[in-house]
Amino acid sequence: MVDIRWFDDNPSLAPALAAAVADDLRAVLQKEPHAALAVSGGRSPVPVFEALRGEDLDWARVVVTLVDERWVPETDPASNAALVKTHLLQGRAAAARFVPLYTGDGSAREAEGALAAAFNGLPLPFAALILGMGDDGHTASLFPASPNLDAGLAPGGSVADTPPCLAQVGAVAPTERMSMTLPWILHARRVYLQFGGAGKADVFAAALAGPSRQYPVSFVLAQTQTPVTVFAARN
Ligand SMILES: O=C(O)[C@H](O)[C@@H](O)[C@H](O)[C@H](O)COP(=O)(O)O
Repeated sequence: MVDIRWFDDNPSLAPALAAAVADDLRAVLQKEPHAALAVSGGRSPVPVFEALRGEDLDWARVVVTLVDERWVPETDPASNAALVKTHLLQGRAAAARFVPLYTGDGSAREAEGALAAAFNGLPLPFAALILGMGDDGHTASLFPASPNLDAGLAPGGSVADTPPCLAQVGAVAPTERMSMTLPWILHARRVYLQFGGAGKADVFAAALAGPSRQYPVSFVLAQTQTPVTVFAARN
């Protein structure tokens, strides 16, 4: 069941999404020693990160990681790790532990094993996981054009028999990507999908119609294992 919350624009959406994620983190921290948060890159999350970092919670007990990464070092402007460190891990949130996806290995594929070990050390399931959506219906780095999209979608896979992250090569220029796989994206107490603009609203409507490799995000929307809340901005 997908819960959809509409907003006029991203600036009005961001504080509401940040508050919801903060509540999820607090709820886990009331019962567990640590809580894990996984976030996406791109432009949309920036105001959410800037609202979330000001939330009053025990950030020292929070572990933050990425849903996907461009295979570049943090010095590269395309780096999602740099985006998170710049806009989220500041102020109160600077106390959180960050687990990057980029390992410095020559290729994302070489790093899959190391990331499997890193993810198995996270306080799972994720308290919250934030996804974005591209104009082509991709989410994380699960692109319609990904040569190994099927492996990323792991049909019938569970976290027990699916790597947490798989390299997505040749999916989108210019860089190789590393992406969480669908079973691990769903290994969360709640998944949030954030997008904005009329064009993406049409893509979202098409993806909501049912699971299709044409719109990888549709597999998140179609499943019934994990609650999904959509934060959508009309403009
Ligand atoms: O690394 C990335 O780029 C993201 O993880 C990607 O999946 C993003 O969420 C969408 O492309 C939407 O990006 P925008 O928010 O910039 O539209």
